[in-house]
Amino acid sequence: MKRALLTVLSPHAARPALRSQIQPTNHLRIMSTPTARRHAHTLKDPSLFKQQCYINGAWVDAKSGKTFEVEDPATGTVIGTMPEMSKEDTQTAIDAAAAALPAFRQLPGRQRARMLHKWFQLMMENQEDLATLIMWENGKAKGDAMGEVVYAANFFEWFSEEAPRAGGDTIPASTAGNRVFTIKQPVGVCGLITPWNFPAAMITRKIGPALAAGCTVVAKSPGETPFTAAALAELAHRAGIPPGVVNIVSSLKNTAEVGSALTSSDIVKKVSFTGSTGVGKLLMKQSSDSLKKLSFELGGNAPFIVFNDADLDAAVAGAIASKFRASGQTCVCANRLYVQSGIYDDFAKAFTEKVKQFKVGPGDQEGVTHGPLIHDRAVSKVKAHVADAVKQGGKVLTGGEAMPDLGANFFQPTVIRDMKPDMQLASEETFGPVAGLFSFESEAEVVKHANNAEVGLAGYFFSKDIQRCYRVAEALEVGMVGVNTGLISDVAAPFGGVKWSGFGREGSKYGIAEYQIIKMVTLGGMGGDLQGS
Ligand SMILES: NC(=O)c1ccc[n+]([C@@H]2O[C@H](COP(=O)([O-])OP(=O)(O)OC[C@H]3O[C@@H](n4cnc5c(N)ncnc54)[C@H](O)[C@@H]3O)[C@@H](O)[C@H]2O)c1
Ligand SMILES: O=CCCC(=O)O
Repeated sequence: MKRALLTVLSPHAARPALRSQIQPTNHLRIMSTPTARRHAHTLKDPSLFKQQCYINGAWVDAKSGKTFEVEDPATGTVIGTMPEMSKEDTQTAIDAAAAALPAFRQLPGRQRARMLHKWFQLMMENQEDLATLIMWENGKAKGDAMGEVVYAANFFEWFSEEAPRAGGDTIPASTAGNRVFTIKQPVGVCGLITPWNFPAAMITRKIGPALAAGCTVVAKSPGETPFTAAALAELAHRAGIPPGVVNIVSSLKNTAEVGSALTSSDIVKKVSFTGSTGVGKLLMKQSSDSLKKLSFELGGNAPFIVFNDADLDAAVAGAIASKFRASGQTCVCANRLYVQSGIYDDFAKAFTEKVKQFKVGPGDQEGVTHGPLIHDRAVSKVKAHVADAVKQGGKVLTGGEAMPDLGANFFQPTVIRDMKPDMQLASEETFGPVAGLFSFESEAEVVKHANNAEVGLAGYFFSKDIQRCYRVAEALEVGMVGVNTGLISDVAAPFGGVKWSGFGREGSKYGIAEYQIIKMVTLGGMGGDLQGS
């Protein structure tokens, strides 16, 4: 439906033409533009399309009245605008979260669980609309977007089940007469910062455990994909989450200012960030003065290893799933594909054949398997990695080019063989649809190459040798290993990295601990002989 409204103009013509119609100075004005209105009307529930921030249970604009435009990466057309929030606006949100904290933390876990469960149900009931918003602002194919909504909602369901079970321990004391126990308490107000590549799931993976633990939050939505976050806030409202417990602020140009308001605040006790390693390091420095509790889910550069003894079909399917999920724009995507020499040619052929079957296009078109990249900077990085590989002797088996006929942000799914360790792709996360195939001879050699990275998020390998499976899984310097599978993301499994991929774990039974403190209580003068009276 959305595509139909844009057929009046070609993707290239659409951008300047629509932009000249839309000179937004405030929220009301953009709501009256044809683009914003038509986008809203293609949702089953248009009231999920919010162009304001959610603070203290109310929909608000930036105090300055400033907004920024959000574009559909498939067409470059403006979807709508969001408030350009400032330090002052962020402080309002922090104050609201602080005011809501005392009552919210006192609620029984069971009651918080019910709210989270209601929020989960509302997400599932509105799955199609949320997927449409994700598709518009992120570009991913409709099927992927529908899958992301389920993945995202599952974090609320999971942590609704953890909330009532957040008990402490009873510990045998070393001193006679003492009794020791622990209680788990919410860390307090949390600042959450998330990227555009999973507009729903990266936020719910943080808000779910935070609320389960009894914390209140200020989440800064990604500048590229703020509408999904705003729709989630609307559903939080409908789920009966009390005002001030969940606050969402948006920014584009003011992002550093908003980030600094969260990291420098003495009220905010915890910052959880998902994004690039460079920004993670900056936020860690900024948080040092107030000694915050931190969780950082940062960049990856996943090795994907295929041994001679692997099941070839399974390895090809795993590589397709891992490398090309969301057009290569996930932090756990395979980045370096190491294939042992005995199986290299067969793997390269079978893998390339599968890649050639992809259908690239706007996410809502029938049969499209892969959408655009998020913006032109992402396309430039992909182009640079391909050019560098080709210059140094890499051979392109398929793809290798941008697809301007589809739009400025499309790039062909690409396979390059004869990759060398000193090529750019070997040491940098491509974050795009380019698979570079490296050849190797021995297990020891490939583990050395795999571990030769500053980051350590995910790693994958395929082998039928059970002893090798243990050896290599234990030797890889990463936080998550996929053995004979290319898909490891699961709400029940701990997600996180080592080295420059950060620290902390999300999802699973460990995720809630990131939002709790363990308080120990020692009771003296306990026990002793039974009293006669
Ligand atoms: N480990 C994980 O779980 C995980 C998940 C998704 C993405 N990532 C990583 O994220 C990167 C891609 O996302 P990106 O390019 O949007 O990352 P990014 O670091 O540029 O942005 C991530 C978030 O941080 C915000 N941000 C940027 N500069 C900031 C500042 N100075 N202060 C406060 N906030 C700031 C952005 O607005 C966005 O919301 C990749 O490196 C990818 O591997 C990691
Ligand atoms: O991009 C990073 C997150 C990916 C995932 O949760 O599977």
